[in-house]
Amino acid sequence: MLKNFQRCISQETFQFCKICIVGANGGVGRSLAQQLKQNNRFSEICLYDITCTKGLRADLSHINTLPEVTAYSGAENLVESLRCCDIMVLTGGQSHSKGITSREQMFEANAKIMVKLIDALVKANKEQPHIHIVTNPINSLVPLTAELLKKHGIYNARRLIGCTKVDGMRAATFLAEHMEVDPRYVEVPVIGGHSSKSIVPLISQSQPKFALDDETQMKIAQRIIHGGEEVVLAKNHKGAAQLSMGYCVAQFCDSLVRSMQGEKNVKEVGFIPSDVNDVPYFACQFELDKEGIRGCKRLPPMLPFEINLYNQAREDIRRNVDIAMEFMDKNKLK
Ligand SMILES: NC(=O)C1=CN([C@@H]2O[C@H](COP(=O)(O)OP(=O)(O)OC[C@H]3O[C@@H](n4cnc5c(N)ncnc54)[C@H](O)[C@@H]3O)[C@@H](O)[C@H]2O)C=CC1
Ligand SMILES: O=C([O-])CC(=O)C(=O)O
Repeated sequence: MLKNFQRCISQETFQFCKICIVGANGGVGRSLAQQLKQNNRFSEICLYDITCTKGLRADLSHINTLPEVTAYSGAENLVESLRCCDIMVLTGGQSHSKGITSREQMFEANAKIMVKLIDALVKANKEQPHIHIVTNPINSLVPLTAELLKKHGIYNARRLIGCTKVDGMRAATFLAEHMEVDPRYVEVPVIGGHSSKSIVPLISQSQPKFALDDETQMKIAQRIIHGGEEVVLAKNHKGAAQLSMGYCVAQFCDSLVRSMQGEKNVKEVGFIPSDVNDVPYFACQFELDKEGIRGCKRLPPMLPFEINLYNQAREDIRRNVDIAMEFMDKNKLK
């Protein structure tokens, strides 16, 4: 850490915030790390991967911004990498590759990684840091993480969020493209989860509102729901969204650090433990404060075809939560 930090940045109030990227060498992890290095609100960006992260650290550390970049690798160094971290982002593990054609197929491999990760996190920290899960399948890995943290007695539901921001980002992009307007000024709520049966885009509730018939809205909604597959197909099944993903996770982490450092009225979206309806986890909009999630926005009104998607999503999420509970039972983790 710089000895003369305060003197160097006397115009700014510097606060410590360590963020650890688990899976930093992957496509999402690298893109995320590069963007976080440009965010001077972070004091340390810790790169962890099962493979060597020294090269990535050396490369990023030449960028003349404030965050210090540290590097760890190998199972034996996981605990040390997570020590005193304020935010842990999981981007590592199984991704789209030969033979893996759906997010759900990634569950077994990534659930095993999650068990080891939470064990290490608990050894390294007395309290649960903010946990942001990007690794798929979100709908099962978030409930699994909650159960593992409960077992260790350090569960804080306000600090556990699965990443669904990309669905809202795609929704704004695709709707703006259709309307031929600037995507930066379009917002579309996307609720539910992050699987093809649980992504629920609510184009009828976009800001600004556009006069579109139901058929057109349904067509754009389908493109949003299958946005991930659009990238996988274009990459010939050799990978999924990585650069756009790094961008939107970096934006999410910026919201998190701003709220942790005292900024008010920070709004975000994600798959969270929620009581907005009868399923225990749901993606919705919420406010963040210093401690984490502060409360969810009530679900917006929906058109009949959106209600059908919403009902399908609740059913799918219930099944995905059950998969996590069955994993806990099967592996005697309770
Ligand atoms: N929630 C969302 O909206 C999105 C989620 N994803 C998910 O993010 C994950 C990562 O995707 P990519 O970066 O494209 O994958 P990738 O295959 O490029 O990278 C995965 C990285 O994880 C590392 N890794 C493997 N086992 C590990 C372990 N035990 N501990 C630490 N690191 C480990 C690998 O060495 C590799 O560097 C996938 O599960 C993917 O489905 C991707 C895009 C969108
Ligand atoms: O399917 C994947 O691995 C990536 C993903 O979730 C997305 O792009 O929405």
